[in-house]
Parts: sequence; C-alpha cells; structure tokens
Amino acid sequence: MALQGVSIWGCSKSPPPPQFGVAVANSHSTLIGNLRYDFDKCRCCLGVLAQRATTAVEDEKPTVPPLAHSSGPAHQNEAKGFHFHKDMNLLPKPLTAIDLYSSPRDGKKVRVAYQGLPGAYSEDAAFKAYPKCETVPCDNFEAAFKAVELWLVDKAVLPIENSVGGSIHRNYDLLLRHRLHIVGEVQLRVNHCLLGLPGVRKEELKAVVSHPQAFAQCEKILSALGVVKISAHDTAASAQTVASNRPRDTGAIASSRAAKVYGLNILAERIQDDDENITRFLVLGREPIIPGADRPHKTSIVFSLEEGPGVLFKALAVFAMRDINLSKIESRPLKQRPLRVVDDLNEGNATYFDYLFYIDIEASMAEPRAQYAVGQLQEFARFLRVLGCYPMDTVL
Ligand SMILES: O=C(O)C(=O)C[C@]1(C(=O)O)C=C[C@@H](O)C=C1
Repeated sequence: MALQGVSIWGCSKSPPPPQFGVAVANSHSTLIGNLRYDFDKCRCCLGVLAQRATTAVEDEKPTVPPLAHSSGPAHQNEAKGFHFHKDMNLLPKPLTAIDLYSSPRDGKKVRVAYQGLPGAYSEDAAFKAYPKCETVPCDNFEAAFKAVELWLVDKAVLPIENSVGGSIHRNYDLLLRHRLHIVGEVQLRVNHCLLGLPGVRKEELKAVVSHPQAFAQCEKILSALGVVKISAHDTAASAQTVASNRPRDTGAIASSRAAKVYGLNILAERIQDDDENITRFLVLGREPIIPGADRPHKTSIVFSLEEGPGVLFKALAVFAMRDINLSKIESRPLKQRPLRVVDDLNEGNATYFDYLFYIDIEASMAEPRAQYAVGQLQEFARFLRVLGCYPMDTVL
C-alpha cells in the first residue's frame, strides 16, 4: 500500500522552520571528529517517535498474555484500584541503541520509502542501497520524508539530480524543511525503454506517458515519433496507466523492470539522448552516520552568506585552500526572506535576491581538513548546516 498524505509530524507542533543565523552547535548535538552535528530532537519529538516505533514492528507477536485475560495478583491489584494498562504490548517500547543505529540490522529487513510505484527507478535505487530491503511506495517526496520521521520506515531514497535533466529542486527544499540526515548516495544508470501493449508497434503510437524528467532525457526519440507527451507522477505510473487503460496508440517511457511488473512489451531500449544517463539519489535517515576511514566520503552542507563582493568566492576558498574538491553546488531562494532591501535610494529600494547554497565536498567530516574548512566557513556564514557525511557511490 502506498503511503499517502502522511500529514502528522514527529512532533505535534508544526514543522520547525530552519534556524537561520543559528550555527550547527546550537541544538541537541553530538560530536563527530571535532565537529558537532545537530540532531534537533526535542523531548517531545522523541516521545512521539518512541510511540511510533511500535508501528514499525507491528508484525511482532505479543509475548506476554494480555492482562485483561489474566487472573492472579495483577488482576486482583486492578480490582483494588491499581491502574494498569490493559495490554502491556500496546505500550510504547523503549528505544534501544540498536533502534537508533542507522545501518541494516541482521534478520530484520530495512524498510525503505521511495516516491512512485513499484517498478520506478527510485525503487531500483533503494535496492541498490539495500539489496534485501522492503520497499515502501509513497505518493510524493514529502510523504517519504515523513515516513522516516514517523518511524514508519527506516530510510528514504530520493532523486536529487540527473546528468541530463539537472537538479530536482523540490528535494533540495525538502532537505532543509525536514531534519533528516543524508546517510548515503546512489548513482544509478537510467536506461529508459519505450513500452507498449503486446502486439503494438512504435510507429502506431500517437501519445507517450511518462515522468517529465524522463521526457527531458528522451527528447530525440519523442520528436522523431511526433507523439503527444502526457505527464505522470513517475515512470512506473505511466507503465501502469498503459497496462490498465489498454490504449493501443499510447506508449510509456519506463524501465525494463516496469515492463515486467505491468506486463508490457519493450518497443525500444536505451532510448535516452545521452547514453551516460545517471540519476543520483540520496539516502535519508533519522540519525547521522559516523564516517569511516575505509572508503572515500562526501559531505553535503547548506549555508547562506552576508551580502558583499567576493563572499561566495571566500566561502568556496575555504575548501580550495585545503585541496578539497567540490562535486556539486546548487543555489535555492531563501524562502523565508527571498529578497533583501539594501539601500533606500531616492529612486526606490535596491533589492537583492537571497540564496541558500547547497554544496557537496569530496571529504569526510572525520578528516581534520574538512573540520577546519567547515569551522572557518561557519565563522562568516549567516547560517550553516551539515546535511550529512556518507560514503561515495560509484556507477555500476
Ligand atoms: O519516475 C521514476 O521512476 C523515478 O524514480 C523518478 C525519476 C526522477 O524524478 O528523476 C528518477 C529517475 C529518472 O531520472 C526519472 C525519474
């Protein structure tokens, strides 16, 4: 069953706005290397999360018979006016260190939320990260974030950028709105297929359904076919639409796995314009991971800066000076304060657009050079948050 419209937060209050101007060490925090990572877990959130933890293990069988059916001392105590909970198994289970540990647990399948339907590329990415996981389809990106926050799943896997289509801005914005940690990345080679009902030839198609990113990646074949494009939530949803509505003149762009899942024929393979079509996904969890020294790591950071000449140059120099490679930079409008009025001129106010900068550096927070670089940036950034430090993935 897909998770739809999960609207409650881990905390009964409304989502906390990002604390602009507050540095990393300002909330409940833990030390990794010399740097503090913020957790942002208030007592009230932990309480609700602890209750929610029972949902994730709902298939566990009760080991204690319910008190309501028992006789003997407990029952007598109840009669004397002691107030016991009717079924102790319904009480929230206390969190253990194992519950809080972010890596897959032996004997228990990791539950991974993704946006889309079975057969979506995001589900492939979840299987690449956790080969034996149980995948949980979600209606939209936000539902996947909330599913992790509410302990309904262990992790979420969400697309963040594609080598042809570019960044998925919605997920950059959600990373800041939610307090999850990036614990991994997945680089997935996306080989799109043109799918149709059995017996249909691609020349018969008048329309093609797919995700807008997939259309952006397959422009050449679409213009050669001269078909109408119909948008779908994800590529697997387009395959499902064709399979269930059975229009002979409509195809879908999706994966070969989606063709199998929905019983469609592959009319053409590897139809993307650029053969090297890679989508990068982020793996999100409730807790940060402690970076190991065994393999190369990346660190994702978001920050905002004061206005002034050369401030971005100065910010990036803290990494360049230490020979730290920057693999990605993305700017997004600072939504709470998108415009800054700088001057009151006679002819009107001078306004500047205000931005958040998201960067990925090829260094681990366990390395002193990264700790010093982030520490130095923190001295003049108006706001800074380490979104996560995680092992780098390679394309298979
Ligand atoms: O539609 C899917 O199958 C998805 O997983 C989504 C998505 C995306 O949002 O970029 C992921 C990979 C492909 O680049 C196309 C679509």
